[in-house]
Amino acid sequence: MTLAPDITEIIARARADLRMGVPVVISGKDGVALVMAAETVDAQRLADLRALGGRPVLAITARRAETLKARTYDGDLARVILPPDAALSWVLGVADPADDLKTPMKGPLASERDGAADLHRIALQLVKSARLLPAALVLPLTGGAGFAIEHGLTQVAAVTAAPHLMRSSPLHPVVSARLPLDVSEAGRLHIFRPEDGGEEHYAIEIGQPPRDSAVLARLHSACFTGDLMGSLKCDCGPQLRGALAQMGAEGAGVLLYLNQEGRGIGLANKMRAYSLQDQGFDTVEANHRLGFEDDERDFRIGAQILTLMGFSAVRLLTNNPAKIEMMRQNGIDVVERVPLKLGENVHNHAYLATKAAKSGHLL
Ligand SMILES: Nc1nc2c(ncn2[C@@H]2O[C@H](COP(=O)(O)OP(=O)(O)OP(=O)(O)O)[C@@H](O)[C@H]2O)c(=O)[nH]1
Ligand SMILES: [Zn+2]
Repeated sequence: MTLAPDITEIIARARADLRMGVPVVISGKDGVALVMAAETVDAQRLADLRALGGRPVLAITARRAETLKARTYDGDLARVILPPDAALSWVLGVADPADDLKTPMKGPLASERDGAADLHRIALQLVKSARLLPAALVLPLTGGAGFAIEHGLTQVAAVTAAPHLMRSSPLHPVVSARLPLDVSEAGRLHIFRPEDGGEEHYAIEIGQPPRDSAVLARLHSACFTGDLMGSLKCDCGPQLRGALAQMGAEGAGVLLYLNQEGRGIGLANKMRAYSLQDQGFDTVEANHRLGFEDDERDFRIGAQILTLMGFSAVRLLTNNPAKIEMMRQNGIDVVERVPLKLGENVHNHAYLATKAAKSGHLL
């Protein structure tokens, strides 16, 4: 019998801690480090971190480092040395691009070159998966593992955590129930829950699509602004309703509603991206300035849900070739791409053009 949390559960705890501003400890083969999310650290905890001595760094992604002209010696990330007099506002200024144009000079920033960056990499993956800005304060500790126990902090073992942070958590069906919809009275909503304490994902099944032939399917990523508020900045609302309407008209289909808001960066970060777009950056540049990749979604989740529901082939409603590729790589045969061109307007025209030019979307 073991009542202790396993690595998935420890990661979930660490995520919750970081979101609240509580530090976590990451241990690896090269040592142990204290980690705080730049977005949620407060002045007191920053002072506490400094009081421990040593050489704290602010780990940022190579994307963010590029904007700030910080040297990247570790490939995908930079370890920016925390200047001795740097205040909390400096930490936030490096992490958050909101004021990049107003106060362009955050540097010059000096980056750490020596030593390993393994713990920093795990730290960044953790804060990203907590849907926070991808920037983490990291302080190597000399005290070792005892430090976490002494201060009651969550301790994550890097080697065991790494594979879990790289893959999406297994999902399990929780419940399904009849849900008559305006597009079809034969609707059914299925709920899927990940093992890692993350957000649940949903599937709307229309009619009774046979499992042995290709089902009309849509992988819809959550968009609070477009789906619910009628935002004109994207095409999500019309695509959601259009896909359901087509399934209703054909009498069968499955729409996955994946809770990967903002292409996987979360609503708060998507609003940060919108704010950058108001400063003149396009949707891809905005993600990069924030330190994210263009698209942080994990479409393996969609393939997993389809498989759990018994589907192995789809007619996929999409204009995004990456979705088709991901389905194929994860065991779902895409027998046909069904275009879904809806909802273009004066506000989202440039956004859709950027997706076509930079993300390979089909017109
Ligand atoms: N980061 C970010 N996310 C956005 C932005 N605009 C919309 N989104 C998100 O993008 C996702 C919508 O993508 P999808 O509707 O799946 O569209 P797609 O990947 O372009 O592919 P198809 O619609 O299938 O062609 C949702 O999660 C939105 O919240 C933006 O400017 N920045
Ligand atoms: Zn949208």
